[in-house]
Amino acid sequence: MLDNLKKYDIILASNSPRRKELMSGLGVDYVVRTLPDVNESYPDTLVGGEIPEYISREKADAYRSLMRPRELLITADTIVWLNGKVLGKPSGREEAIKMLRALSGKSHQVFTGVCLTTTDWQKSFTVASDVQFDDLSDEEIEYYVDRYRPMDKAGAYGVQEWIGYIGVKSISGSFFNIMGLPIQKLYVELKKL
Ligand SMILES: Cc1cn([C@H]2C[C@H](O)[C@@H](COP(=O)(O)OP(=O)(O)OP(=O)(O)O)O2)c(=O)[nH]c1=O
Repeated sequence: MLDNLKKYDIILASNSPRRKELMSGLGVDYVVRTLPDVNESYPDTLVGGEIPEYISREKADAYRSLMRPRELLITADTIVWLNGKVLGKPSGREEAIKMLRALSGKSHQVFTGVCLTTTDWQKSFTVASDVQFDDLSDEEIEYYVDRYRPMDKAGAYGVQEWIGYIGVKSISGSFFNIMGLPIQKLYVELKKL
């Protein structure tokens, strides 16, 4: 599959273990490179899915000077969007607890922006998933935060972890998008190249 990609050396520039896992499941040859530090700020005119799409392009631009001809770069960014506000990665235990209390009993959206870059062109897209959380008790929230330390995850949760098992009532859209990479949409976009 995806024989059209043989003309490219595919690079996933990401420090996220979930993105590596999902990319590996696609069955194409690729290498992982460390992403240089990226300033993840964005213009305050952006909303929802525009935000991670913008940041995915910023991540690509941070890596671009290292690129060679033939290389196809993949970068991505995930945010949780609750009541018109971004929940990024929590700064510590207290913020993680606060975020999960805010998500408890409500539905929110997860947006992942993906950017495909070569030395000649750049293309980006966003995928949205809706997630409905059941009511979470303080005991459940603290158990999860202390045991799983979700400080590396947008919105302070991993849908693929215990909190997703016990707390997520329903999802509309791609599960893998919530985990950090909309792999089905990425496959469709790669097929077009
Ligand atoms: C909402 C949610 C997020 N996440 C993860 C996916 C992303 O790795 C992380 C959001 O942070 P990002 O800034 O999107 O990515 P990152 O810093 O982990 O990796 P990169 O080097 O590519 O910039 O949250 C889950 O694993 N499960 C979930 O349910």
